[in-house]
Amino acid sequence: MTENKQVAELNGKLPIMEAFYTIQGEGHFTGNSAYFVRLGGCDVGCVWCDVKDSWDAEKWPAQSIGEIVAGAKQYKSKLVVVTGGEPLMYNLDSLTESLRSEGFHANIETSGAHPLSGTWDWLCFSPKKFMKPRQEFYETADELKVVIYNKSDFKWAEEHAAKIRPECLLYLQPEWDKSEKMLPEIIEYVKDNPRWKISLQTHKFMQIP
Ligand SMILES: C[S@@+](CC[C@H](N)C(=O)[O-])C[C@H]1O[C@@H](n2cnc3c(N)ncnc32)[C@H](O)[C@@H]1O
Ligand SMILES: Nc1nc2[nH]cc(C(=O)O)c2c(=O)[nH]1
Ligand code: SF4
Ligand SMILES: [Mg+2]
Repeated sequence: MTENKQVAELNGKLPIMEAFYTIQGEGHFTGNSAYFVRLGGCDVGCVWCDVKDSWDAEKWPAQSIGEIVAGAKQYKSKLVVVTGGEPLMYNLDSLTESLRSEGFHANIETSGAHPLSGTWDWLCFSPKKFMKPRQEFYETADELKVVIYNKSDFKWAEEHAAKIRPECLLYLQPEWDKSEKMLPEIIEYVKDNPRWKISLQTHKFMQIP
């Protein structure tokens, strides 16, 4: 079996859990309006995942690239964020080619556990303990965003930062349910280690998708 779920199997379509126009809540693009495309399917299995409903790809209807791009064209923002589930379970070459040819800026949120495909204007790499990330993400990531769930995650974050290309921005993001406990530690850590910045899930505070 190939590592990427073959697009042929889906007839060139991709399973779409949801697509919505909102404000990017996390990382470097925080505060920008963006159209989010959430692909169904993930086999990484993070215990604290905030979108477990996405994991089973079969639950979600398949859409053609044309339908996905038409969805994005309804809104004024030229920024599209592709997320999931784990979007790189699929080959995304055709999706980014179509989005970029229509003038969209294509950003992705990925765990890096599956092969890189697509041409991205911005790649957010959020590695997970639950499935080893692949080497190519250390060489291409624009931002490394490590979720902090407990104290041991700081050391783990540094292990990934040590391997990442020097231009990559470094973010620590509190796991939402552990935020009360971990945010004070993250604040002290960033004060001591100014290479890192804090990323909060600001959409959750704003109560928007
Ligand atoms: C739901 S994931 C989907 C994209 C991809 N599977 C990944 O993990 O990067 C989107 C972002 O949310 C983060 N995330 C997921 N659950 C979270 C939680 N409970 N608290 C904070 N961040 C979380 C992930 O680390 C990732 O950066
Ligand atoms: N507003 C908003 N910003 C986000 N940034 C990353 C998200 C994701 O689930 O990938 C996300 C999301 O679900 N909503
Ligand atoms: S890799 Fe992303 S979508 Fe998959 S379980 Fe982890 S946080 Fe959730
Ligand atoms: Mg989210």
